[in-house]
Amino acid sequence: MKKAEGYRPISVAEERLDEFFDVVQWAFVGEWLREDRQDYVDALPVERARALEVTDARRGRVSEIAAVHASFGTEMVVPGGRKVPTAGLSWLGVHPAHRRRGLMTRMIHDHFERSLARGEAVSVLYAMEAPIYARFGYGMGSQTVKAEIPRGARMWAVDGADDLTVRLERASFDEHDELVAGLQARLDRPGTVINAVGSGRNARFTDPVGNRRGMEKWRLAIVEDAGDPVAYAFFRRHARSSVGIHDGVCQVREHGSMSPAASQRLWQTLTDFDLVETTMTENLATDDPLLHQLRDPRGVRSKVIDNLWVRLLDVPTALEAREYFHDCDVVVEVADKHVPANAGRWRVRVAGGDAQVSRTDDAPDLSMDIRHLSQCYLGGTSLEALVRAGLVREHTPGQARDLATAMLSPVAPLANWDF
Ligand SMILES: CC(=O)SCCNC(=O)CCNC(=O)[C@H](O)C(C)(C)COP(=O)(O)OP(=O)(O)OC[C@H]1O[C@@H](n2cnc3c(N)ncnc32)[C@H](O)[C@@H]1OP(=O)(O)O
Repeated sequence: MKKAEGYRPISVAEERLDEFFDVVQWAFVGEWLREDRQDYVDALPVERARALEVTDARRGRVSEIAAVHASFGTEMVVPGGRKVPTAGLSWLGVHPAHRRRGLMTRMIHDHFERSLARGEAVSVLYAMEAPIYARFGYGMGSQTVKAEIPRGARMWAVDGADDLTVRLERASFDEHDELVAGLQARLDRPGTVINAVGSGRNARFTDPVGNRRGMEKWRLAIVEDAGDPVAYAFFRRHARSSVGIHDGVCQVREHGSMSPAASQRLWQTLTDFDLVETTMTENLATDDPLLHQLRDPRGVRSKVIDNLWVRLLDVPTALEAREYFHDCDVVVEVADKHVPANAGRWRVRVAGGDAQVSRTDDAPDLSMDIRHLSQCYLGGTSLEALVRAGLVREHTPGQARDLATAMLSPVAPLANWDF
């Protein structure tokens, strides 16, 4: 029997969601509280939930679900502020009794085929473990700073920050979904994965009791300029103390700001709660305004890790969807063993910010695997750096720099919510 034989892919009907969730709990190591079920249902893009079901008794009980995944149908901001139809892969898990039989590989192929059929030119994901996805052509498209900011960290003053007001409220899907989605849709940072109103129904409001571990229910900070929302952040606190000293923490999840002043007002608020000594960030871009505004950058304990993994599914459509910042004419040879339609030579002609991408038989200037092109797509990694790392081959001197200069983004890419 071949590795992945004895299973078949299926769409998961609502009545089988508990089986889907059972595999998720086995794969992600956890036991959910019964009261949290609806929260998970609301966070799942149910109409795009997929699974592998056992069809051969030598694999397990026939018709049991052995592996699952789902994806968010969305748009992602690309360099220049345009948007590209994107599939956000998530909920990927294989029951431990069925692992290392190629089920993940089979599900990723299923995901690629279905995303392409829907016209989604790019797939993105957050990785639980970083070494897994390069083999499928995903490249590390953006990085994030995980920072611990001490209470009251001083910042360089930004005009107008003091004039803004802040509302602090318990996050509520009914009350805040449109407000948050409206602000997020205005972000122009490449890598922003739009979580539209109602998408995955309420993924950004997910708040299972079993995950709180002493933390508050998620709260929302909303910065306003004369009543108009200009920044938001999901946050929650945890009161702690030892030997009579209060050293509580504040955790910040999705956040976004429309202006430098709004960003400053937001972070002043998030880093100055009574009884809270440390604010921990997620989803902070490597050039987030906060990092430039802090007077003592070394006073922030931080670590840079991978944020979004990016995979071009349709090379010409994806490349033509974004803006470029330097004219060039480069022939790129791409290797892609999972999506053969991408493999081969592409002429990338950039003029006035737009690319035209077409098939060619001309000799290549650069050769690379799809994961390296994908890694550079959002403009956070230089192709020339990958040549220097020995991962991309340059056949025509100077062409890596030309394409790198065209593709690099003036601001670092980032996805501001973890799907
Ligand atoms: C996008 C997201 O949802 S991220 C969340 C991913 N899910 C998890 O981390 C949950 C826990 N883990 C699991 O459910 C599973 O072990 C998975 C999904 C990571 C892997 O599923 P499997 O069906 O065992 O993977 P599969 O058999 O297709 O492996 C394909 C290749 O990836 C490799 N691989 C699988 N898991 C890992 C890993 N954790 N680290 C490194 N390599 C891995 C395999 O060794 C195999 O390599 P090969 O092609 O050289 O033989």
